[in-house]
Amino acid sequence: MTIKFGLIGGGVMGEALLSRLIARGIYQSSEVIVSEPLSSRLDFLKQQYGVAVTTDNSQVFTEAKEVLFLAVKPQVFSAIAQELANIDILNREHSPLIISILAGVPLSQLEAAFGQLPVIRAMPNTPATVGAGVTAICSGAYTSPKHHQIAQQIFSAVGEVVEVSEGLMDAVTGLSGSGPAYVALLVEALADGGVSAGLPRAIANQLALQTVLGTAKLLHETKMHPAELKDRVTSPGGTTIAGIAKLEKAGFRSALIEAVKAATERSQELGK
Ligand SMILES: NC(=O)C1=CN([C@@H]2O[C@H](COP(=O)(O)OP(=O)(O)OC[C@H]3O[C@@H](n4cnc5c(N)ncnc54)[C@H](OP(=O)(O)O)[C@@H]3O)[C@@H](O)[C@H]2O)C=CC1
Ligand SMILES: O=C(O)[C@@H]1CCC=N1
Repeated sequence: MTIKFGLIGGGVMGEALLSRLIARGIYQSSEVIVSEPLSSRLDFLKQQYGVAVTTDNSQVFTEAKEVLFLAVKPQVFSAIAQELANIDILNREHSPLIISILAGVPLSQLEAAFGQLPVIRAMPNTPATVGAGVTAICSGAYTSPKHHQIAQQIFSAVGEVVEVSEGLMDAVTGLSGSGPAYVALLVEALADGGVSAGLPRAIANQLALQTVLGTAKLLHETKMHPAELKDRVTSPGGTTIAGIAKLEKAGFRSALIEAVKAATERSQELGK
């Protein structure tokens, strides 16, 4: 069977994408090859998903006919680019679309590393693991509508897809790419607050998680503005306004704004 999809880096995000692409039948196991340095990880991916595995990134690049998907840390990108630099890309019968989810690494660096191959830069997030992710994509200079369609199909398998200009990709990284960690912190802190107020830990965890999940669902389904929902919960002289007053005093909004800005700046630094 022809290898259509090559994945370099089968870590958290690589596996999230891989698992959904196979489960949704977008690629058959026999059409996928994954490279990773750790043989124990390769054994796991092979056993779990039935894909071909290797420690050789060049093999993945050479064999992938449709997509070469990069899911390594940005810090190892230049080493990988050097490793793949000697492969003759222009005389290949099938040149793959390069899709990179590396934080910060710009299209210009990716295109320079891969000659004139088509490149799409993307920023998914970890809820992709359960099909509830959101991915922003932007296309490089050598892409066609067909490449665009392939990327849309891949990321639609793990959630929603938005298109942005490349200048906004670092901001996307600071918001939705990193955002699941902020929300996880929120859930944990809410539960801690419940425990502090006397709730048993298990009940506090359940209440905190379902409150965040339910609120997100309510906002999503009704398209209600968050400020309106806040107003609806906040009774005059009641409990919620007492809690909100404390959040405002502690700089809750400003802390989140600063978090997104700091993560955006870090993404910009990673691309330098
Ligand atoms: N985690 C997230 O929420 C998100 C991450 N991203 C981006 O996705 C990328 C991957 O992140 P994530 O999945 O979290 O990271 P992980 O560390 O979980 O995955 C990266 C994988 O690449 C492997 N690897 C390291 N060096 C090489 C190499 N030379 N050749 C092949 N594979 C290699 C690592 O192996 P080993 O562990 O043995 O070093 C690891 O399994 C990053 O660029 C990140 O910016 C994008 C959106 C969200
Ligand atoms: O923390 C990081 O650098 C990556 C990119 C977005 C989420 N995780």
